Amino acid sequence: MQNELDTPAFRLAVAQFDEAAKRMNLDRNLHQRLKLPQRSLMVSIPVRMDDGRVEVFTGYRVHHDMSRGPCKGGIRYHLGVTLGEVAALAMWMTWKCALAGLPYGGAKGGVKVNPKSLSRDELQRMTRRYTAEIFPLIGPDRDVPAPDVGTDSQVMAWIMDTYSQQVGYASPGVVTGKPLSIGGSLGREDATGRGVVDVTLAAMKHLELDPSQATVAIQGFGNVGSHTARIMQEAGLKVVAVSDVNGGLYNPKGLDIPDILKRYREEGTPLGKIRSGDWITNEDLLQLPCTVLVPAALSEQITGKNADKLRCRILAEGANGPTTMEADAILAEKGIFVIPDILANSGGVIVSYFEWVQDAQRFGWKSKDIQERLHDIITAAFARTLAFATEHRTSMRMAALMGGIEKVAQAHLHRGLYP
Ligand SMILES: NC(=O)C1=CN([C@@H]2O[C@H](COP(=O)(O)OP(=O)(O)OC[C@H]3O[C@@H](n4cnc5c(N)ncnc54)[C@H](OP(=O)(O)O)[C@@H]3O)[C@@H](O)[C@H]2O)C=CC1
Ligand SMILES: O=C(O)CCC(=O)C(=O)O
Repeated sequence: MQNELDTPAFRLAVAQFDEAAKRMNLDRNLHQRLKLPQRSLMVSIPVRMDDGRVEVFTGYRVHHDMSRGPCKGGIRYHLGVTLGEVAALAMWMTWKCALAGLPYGGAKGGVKVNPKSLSRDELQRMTRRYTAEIFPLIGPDRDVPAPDVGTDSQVMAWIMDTYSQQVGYASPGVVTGKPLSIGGSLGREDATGRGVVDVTLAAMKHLELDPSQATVAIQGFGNVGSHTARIMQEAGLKVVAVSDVNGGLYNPKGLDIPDILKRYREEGTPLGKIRSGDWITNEDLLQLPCTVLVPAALSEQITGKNADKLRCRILAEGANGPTTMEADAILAEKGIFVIPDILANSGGVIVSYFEWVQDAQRFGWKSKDIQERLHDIITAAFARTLAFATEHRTSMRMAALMGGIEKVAQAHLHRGLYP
């Protein structure tokens, strides 16, 4: 399995883990165990296409560790999906859930496909077959998927329906990020973006920066990027740049986010045709002068090659794994305050947890309660991480990783698994 795992994302996740394990003197056997997934499933997904052909896609579901509870983590539909990438994302989920104090282990899944190249019917057939193939791994008490890159609430609804057909009753708790009509939660759709804004404001308070004077550049305008942009603007920050895979819009005076969202999302106008700013590349976007930079797309965007060119004060990682370790060292020298992914983007899984609890209770919570509880959990995790980083003179990334790993180590210890 190790050869198949050997990808840039997995190497990054393991390098971060190794560094944290060394600093905390983690038990050697536990270190060896947590370097690899607990279990990985690779599946073939034959799909009847609209033109009658059968195409076979490859999918994965990986459980990294379930010592603290059922596994939790999104499903990604993207052409770049590999076993190694999914395993890295699953490992990050373990630390993320533990850092936030959620009773979950880490998982992730994915299918190597460009979902935009499929019709809606093909996407549904592929999702149902993928669900049938990973059926032995998932379940409300076993492993609970959620949306990630290229998937959304509709995909979660098809997964819930396919799983429910198999077990013979409606099982809303098998996935989160579902539509409200089948047990979804208020506030899950924009939870990751809301969490990014909550921790950014906490960081600005710590750094004594005034939000009303702050500018924000955001790479990626999907679920995480678009909601982050909207909520940043609602919080009084000026969003100067947003982008999708093709490039971005930049206006130093500030973009009109509600108008861009309306035209991009509702009317389907490409970002490049919305003339409210200059057209820039994604690489240019990362290098803009701004108070807050939010990578909210894919991993390894900030590397040893471009880290020196960043001109932000705060890097709030909406994406998973956007920064390499080489880049981390450069950012530290430049004095850029990094809010690491497993903390900055944990709002999504925190509200997924609320959804799962509501499904179990068969009782829906109010939007206000969800936002307040999210705020309380994520800002408390931020405060703990900052206090640890300050006391132990580590980076915020190492402090967050060590905070998560310590809780996982405790669970293994108490269950009698290690040392
Ligand atoms: N959804 C969630 O709740 C959570 C997501 N995350 C992480 O946040 C990140 C984004 O996820 P999410 O918003 O859900 O995904 P989406 O699929 O909704 O959006 C992804 C966005 O990134 C853009 N993009 C894709 N490739 C590139 C590229 N090479 N350069 C720049 N932009 C690119 C896409 O553009 P286009 O549409 O044009 O392809 C799109 O705007 C991922 O790293 C994910 O793991 C983390 C926590 C929770
Ligand atoms: O909401 C969830 O369960 C997981 C979201 C996710 O995939 C992530 O945080 O990376």
